[in-house]
Amino acid sequence: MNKNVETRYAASPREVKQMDTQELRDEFLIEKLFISNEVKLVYSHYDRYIIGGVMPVDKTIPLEVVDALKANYFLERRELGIINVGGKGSVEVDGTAYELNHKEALYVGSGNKEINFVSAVASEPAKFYINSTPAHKSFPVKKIGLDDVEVTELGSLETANARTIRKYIVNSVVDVCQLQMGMTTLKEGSVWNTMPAHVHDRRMEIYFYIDVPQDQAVCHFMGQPTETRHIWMANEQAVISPPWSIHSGSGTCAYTFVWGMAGENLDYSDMDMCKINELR
Ligand SMILES: O=C[C@H](O)[C@@H](O)CC(=O)C(=O)O
Ligand SMILES: [Zn+2]
Repeated sequence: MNKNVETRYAASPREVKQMDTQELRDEFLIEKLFISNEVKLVYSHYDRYIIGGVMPVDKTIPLEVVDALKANYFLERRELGIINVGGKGSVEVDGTAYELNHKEALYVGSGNKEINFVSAVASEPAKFYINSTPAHKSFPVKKIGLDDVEVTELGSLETANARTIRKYIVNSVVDVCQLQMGMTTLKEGSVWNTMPAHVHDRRMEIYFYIDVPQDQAVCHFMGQPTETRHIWMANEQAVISPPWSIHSGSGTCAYTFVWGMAGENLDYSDMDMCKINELR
């Protein structure tokens, strides 16, 4: 057994309907991703998605293969997306270093053997949020800075859902097999993300909430559109969204979150929208 590796199985709508607060949290919430000088990984059986955190403080931290993969190295059959949500750091991919500032991203295609993470300054460590999915083909490594992302504005202040979507790892920005990642930032005064809500039964999704002040929280909504549940979340916590589930949230103030998804197709806008007045 590897240290700091958790498995989460895939639950069906029928099971989830019966869950109480703690069961929902155990099944879907990822409470802690960043441990000093360690790698933390959660292996989800939804689309075999891996969610992780790497926080190097005063040493270089490698991404080593884990038993769950039965592979010779982590990216033998996988691709990887990295977004730095902490201080300045760099990721070394088979000897080439890529500097990642706060909110910069790196895509690493399959076939790359040695991945190392390092922080620039120990007092302000980098926090590398990572997502990884099975890959059938190797695509080049690419850094995605704030100037490279695709930006979309959604919502309005009147409906408290004005937000900026930044698409980092989508196939119009970088060649990928199935991984998509981006970041959504709520405007001051807006609190609702992904409202109107949607599902995409073809793809699962992970939300990772950041920039949530310590005394505030985000109430994340999940479940089938007519059978919703909620999970209260704090800063730097992630939540797994089954393919059949809505994934939406309302905060007690503005916040940011990283979204990541995988499964069928690479069409970001392929969503089945839910009517707000039909949610239950
Ligand atoms: O399938 C796409 C994802 O759920 C998110 O990109 C949606 C989102 O960030 C938002 O509407 O606020
Ligand atoms: Zn979605």
